[in-house]
Amino acid sequence: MEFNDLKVETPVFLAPMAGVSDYPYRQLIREMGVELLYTEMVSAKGYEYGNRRTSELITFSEKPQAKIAVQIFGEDPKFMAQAAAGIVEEYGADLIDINMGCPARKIVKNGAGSALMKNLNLAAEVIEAVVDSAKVPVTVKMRSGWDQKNINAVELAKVAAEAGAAAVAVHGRTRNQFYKGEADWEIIKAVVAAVEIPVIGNGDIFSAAAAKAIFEQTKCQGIMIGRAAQGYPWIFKEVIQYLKTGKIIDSPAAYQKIEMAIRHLKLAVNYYGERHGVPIMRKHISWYLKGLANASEMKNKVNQLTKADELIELLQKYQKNLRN
Ligand SMILES: Cc1cc2nc3c(=O)[nH]c(=O)nc-3n(C[C@H](O)[C@H](O)[C@H](O)COP(=O)(O)O)c2cc1C
Repeated sequence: MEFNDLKVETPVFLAPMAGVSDYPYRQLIREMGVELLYTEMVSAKGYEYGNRRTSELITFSEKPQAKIAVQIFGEDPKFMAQAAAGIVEEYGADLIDINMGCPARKIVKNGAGSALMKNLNLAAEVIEAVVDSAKVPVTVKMRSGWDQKNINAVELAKVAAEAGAAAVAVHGRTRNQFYKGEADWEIIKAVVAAVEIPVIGNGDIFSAAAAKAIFEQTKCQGIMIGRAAQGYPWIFKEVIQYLKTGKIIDSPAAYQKIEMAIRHLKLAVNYYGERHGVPIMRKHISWYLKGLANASEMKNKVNQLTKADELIELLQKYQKNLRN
């Protein structure tokens, strides 16, 4: 798949997920063969005002093995353009993605995220301004529309293409659906048919078979996977292998999931320090434990610990019992 002159061989990408797709996690995902990783969303204003948290979100060193798309959100074309240029220059982002899909109230009340789907004139201004300033390909990530009465991903995708976007990603749910119901892949198909630029299909890809199905059903050029990768980085290896060879590879054993959880924990503590890293890791560890023996008992124990060493010891003990 091509984003202007940026070529990516395997068009299977990590979706941006606030609070999830941070630097430690992206390192694990990259090892699964993913060539393009999206950061979680970063506030354009936060970047401009030098917010420390913002730089924590953007930092990466996955290159040169992987390409990094930094996703920015905001509604002010000037701030968005400045942030895009600054992030490319300061961090070397390979691609800038504009968030036009976030449903959260605190984002849409300011006119950012999926609220931009209700204001295509402003959306066009934002995209043009970012394309003009970024010096790298710019993509736009959107939902199917604001609500069931206003399904306009096709219109926004046309606006994006006209404004110079290199590709669009479409999550087949409306803003009002949040994450409820099923993703509508037909809207992705309609966008593919309507624009010349590549389209990344997204929503409910939970298996290798689903990955193949969304390519076939929509004719999209790339896909983006989010929730299926929570506590399960292997989804990418499974999907990529299946698309390339038609073979289903073995799923990881329970002890391998715990091994991954421990590695992830160490990376997070190394990056954030123990005080921040341990709370951040609680949700990840509970995802790794999903479906394993005594998972709820383990989750309770994990949530009570604050020291990385104690957590590692708990996980190692649990892992040993799994093997017996
Ligand atoms: C915890 C969480 C955080 C998310 N954060 C973002 C975000 O920062 N930016 C964005 O564009 N989408 C965000 N999304 C949406 C995902 O990128 C994706 O579009 C959605 O989850 C559907 O894909 P999936 O079914 O593969 O999870 C988030 C989703 C989840 C579950």
